[in-house]
Amino acid sequence: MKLLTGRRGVSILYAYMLLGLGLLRTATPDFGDLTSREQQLEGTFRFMHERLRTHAESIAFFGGGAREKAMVESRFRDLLDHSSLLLKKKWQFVELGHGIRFLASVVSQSFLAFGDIMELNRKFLELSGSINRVFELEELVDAVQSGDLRTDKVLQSHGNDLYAGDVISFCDVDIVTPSEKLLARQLTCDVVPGKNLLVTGPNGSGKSSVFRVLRGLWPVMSGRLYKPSHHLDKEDISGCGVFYVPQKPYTCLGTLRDQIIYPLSHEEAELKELKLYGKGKSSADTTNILDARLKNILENVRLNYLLERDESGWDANLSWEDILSLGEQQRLGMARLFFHKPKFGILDECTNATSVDVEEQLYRLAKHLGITVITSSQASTFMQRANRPALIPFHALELRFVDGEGNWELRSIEQ
Ligand SMILES: Nc1ncnc2c1ncn2[C@@H]1O[C@H](COP(=O)(O)OP(=O)(O)OP(=O)(O)O)[C@@H](O)[C@H]1O
Repeated sequence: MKLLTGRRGVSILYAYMLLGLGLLRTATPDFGDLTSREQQLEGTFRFMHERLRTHAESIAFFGGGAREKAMVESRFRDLLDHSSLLLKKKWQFVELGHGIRFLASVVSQSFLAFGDIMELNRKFLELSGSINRVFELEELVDAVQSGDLRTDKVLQSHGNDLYAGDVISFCDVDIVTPSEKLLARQLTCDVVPGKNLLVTGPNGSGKSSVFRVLRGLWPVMSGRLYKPSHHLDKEDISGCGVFYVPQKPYTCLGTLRDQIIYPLSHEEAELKELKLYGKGKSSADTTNILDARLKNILENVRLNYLLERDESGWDANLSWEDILSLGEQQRLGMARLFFHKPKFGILDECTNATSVDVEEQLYRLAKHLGITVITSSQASTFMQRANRPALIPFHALELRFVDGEGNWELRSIEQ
């Protein structure tokens, strides 16, 4: 107790005990004395009766019956009075004890109930926290559905014509990170079909961030952004508007075929191929049509040896992420781009692990397929040392993020 509460705590405890004892002593009648007195009175009363019986004849002789009766009755009254007093005191004390026990049980029940209330309050607060999160989510979903979010407002306010157009156009768009760091101030830049754009700048300057805004992952904080629809329309045979090949290669779980047709399923890819190239052919040939085209793409990205490496061929279901080198995964990423044949391909440093000759071939192929590319790269015409000069001739424009502090430069690349 001393360790826990210090000297003061122990003193208070002793004082409390002494006070309690004092109170108990004051409130409790001296039952010992009272009982002893009762026994004494009983004894006297019994003694008088015995004496009367012993000396009955003598008393009769004296005619002292009335006197003896008065004396006995007096002793009896003393005994009766004392017994009633004792009974009364005992009764009062029992009542008091009962009352104290009742009070103690009420107090202990109250404390238990108070503990329950505190526990319930804690649970209620936790629940209200979760409810708040659900409420926020609901509000956000409502806002997205009603088009109140800023990004959607920007995109929708310009109507479908511009949204589904053949151009990517940034008009005074601020590129801002979620932590509100301004990476590019009032970015203005148009990408038209056939004119590839090279996005350059030091690490962390905002190259990938432009693509995040373009893809709608980050909101358009100010200005206007026009872009073709990026949706992979399973019914639309012309392919999607914008297709992204990210910096980190992504291999999905599934067969070799699934890697190239991702994010379409096998059935969706077959349907698309049938609509595009299978005129007049029966649906039984669709797998062959699809596989023939995929084989052609695989040859173009110089990965056809993967088909022969495993006896299951297109259906080989391996852990692609582990068995393919970084360069091979990047080429597979490009194969995916060629399969979907979008109007615009966003290439976020996705060929930097391939050899220069393969990289050149990939860009030639993109040009041949009519895919306009926006490339993020360390290569720069602004810098004297360009570590990927082979990329530069494939681009018509260069957008350079100078410092990641909002400054940018745009210039055309002299061929
Ligand atoms: N989700 C995020 N929240 C806050 N800041 C972010 C987020 N994602 C990126 N950033 C910051 O935004 C800045 C630009 O990042 P970005 O990925 O666009 O760089 P980058 O130019 O593509 O770089 P690199 O050449 O290394 O790929 C960096 O400082 C980065 O730390």
